[in-house]
Amino acid sequence: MGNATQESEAGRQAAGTWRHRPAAQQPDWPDRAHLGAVVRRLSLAPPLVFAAECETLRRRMASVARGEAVLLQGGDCAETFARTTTESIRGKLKTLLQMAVVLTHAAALPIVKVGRMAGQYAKPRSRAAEERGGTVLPVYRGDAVNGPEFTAEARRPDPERLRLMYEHSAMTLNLIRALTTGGFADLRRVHTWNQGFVAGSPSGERYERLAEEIERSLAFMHACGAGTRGLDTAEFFVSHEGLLLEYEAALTRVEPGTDRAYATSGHMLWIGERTRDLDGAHIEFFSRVANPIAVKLGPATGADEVMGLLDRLDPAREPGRLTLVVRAGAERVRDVLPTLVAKLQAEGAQVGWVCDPMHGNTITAASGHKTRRFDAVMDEVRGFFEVHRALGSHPGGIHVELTGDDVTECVGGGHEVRPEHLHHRYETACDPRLNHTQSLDLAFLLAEMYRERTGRAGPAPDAPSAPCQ
Ligand SMILES: O=C[C@H](O)[C@H](O)COP(=O)(O)O
Ligand SMILES: C=C(OP(=O)(O)O)C(=O)O
Repeated sequence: MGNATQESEAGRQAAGTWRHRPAAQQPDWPDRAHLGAVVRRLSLAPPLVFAAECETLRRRMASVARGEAVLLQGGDCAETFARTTTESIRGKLKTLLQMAVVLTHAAALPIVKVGRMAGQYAKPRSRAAEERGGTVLPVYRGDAVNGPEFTAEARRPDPERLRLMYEHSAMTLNLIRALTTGGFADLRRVHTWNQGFVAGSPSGERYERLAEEIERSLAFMHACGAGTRGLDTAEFFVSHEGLLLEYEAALTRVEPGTDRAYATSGHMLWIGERTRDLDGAHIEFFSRVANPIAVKLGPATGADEVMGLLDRLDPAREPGRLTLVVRAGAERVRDVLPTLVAKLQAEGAQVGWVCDPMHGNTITAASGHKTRRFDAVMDEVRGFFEVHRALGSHPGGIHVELTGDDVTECVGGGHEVRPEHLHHRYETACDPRLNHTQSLDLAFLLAEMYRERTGRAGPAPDAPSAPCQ
């Protein structure tokens, strides 16, 4: 792929027009010359992902928008450089693969698997500064910007961290590519992990039937001689919030054949609730790149605002280009979502509707930990399904913050985490994540919702034939 700064109109626009708009949530880099030098180096670095892969994901997201597939997007709230370890990456991948198998069987639809991984190193924050004991320092904005330690040195935004973000993304992506093609993702192995989870889960009885059906389906395929081709690899994409525009612009490349610009830092990028101002720099930048794009929508989002986002980001109305991730909160989703869905239906716009049941349900526990109740998470998902059922639209999937580790950050779940457990393993760099078993609880409960929706006891005979991996 060519560099965005080459003599190409698409490249010039992607590299520059956003600079004339206000950019929210950007670090206050103290050394602009240093930033310039890092950005120049990054603009010469190889892309992390390729245009053809982004186009494949765009087609998959078009299937989601048409109701023919389901998105499963998940990973850390904030990845950290220290946790670029085999164990941590493998744990998240394993969790997502396990969830995907359960959902594939229940929804009888292909599951589009997208990690919040290999680039989720920058965070928008509620406040620019943090005060402790009378000392005020810049807030931690993710490892791509500064360090979490409460010292002036750590909190100083350091452009070298953008280079580290690129390197850690590359390391993570490399391992993901190896694991998803090298045998780790084998469907039978993933199913065996799920059987282990069901056997040990306090809610195991409830999940047993689905696990047995998957077992029988695998045995049936084996008996028919359907073979194992395609079942030992998985298609997996990566995504992150496209927050730091200097970094995203530096990694933008133009595809010579099509003259389209792609943000090559990840396959899909999303624009956060705090940076989706229609006149702001983020919308301007992402209107100039061809990746599939998602936008987060909070409880105050109006239908005209969503139409504005559609006009700016998807003027050609191409299914797969735009995914709307609603994070209204369990208490608001049933009020907020119907108006938005009805408006887009009336306009004939096809987008993917996805539920983020995490960000609208954050509370502070008595111990001071930021947490989320598993029941509230499930209630928001249920509300999301109810609205789509009532309007005849497709509940296109789920976007969750999770980890493969046994952390104690969200309360509830089958292996119940109680408020008094929060301090045991509270390891997140920002917001609380579902742990491994809570994530699988969510997958099995979500599977029930997909199954109820189709009113079937098993896969429909006319379900689209697509690789389940
Ligand atoms: O993940 C979302 C936001 O970055 C996060 O909720 C911000 O947290 P804060 O309100 O502590 O700044
Ligand atoms: C910041 C995030 O979400 P939102 O923009 O929805 O608050 C996030 O997903 O990390």
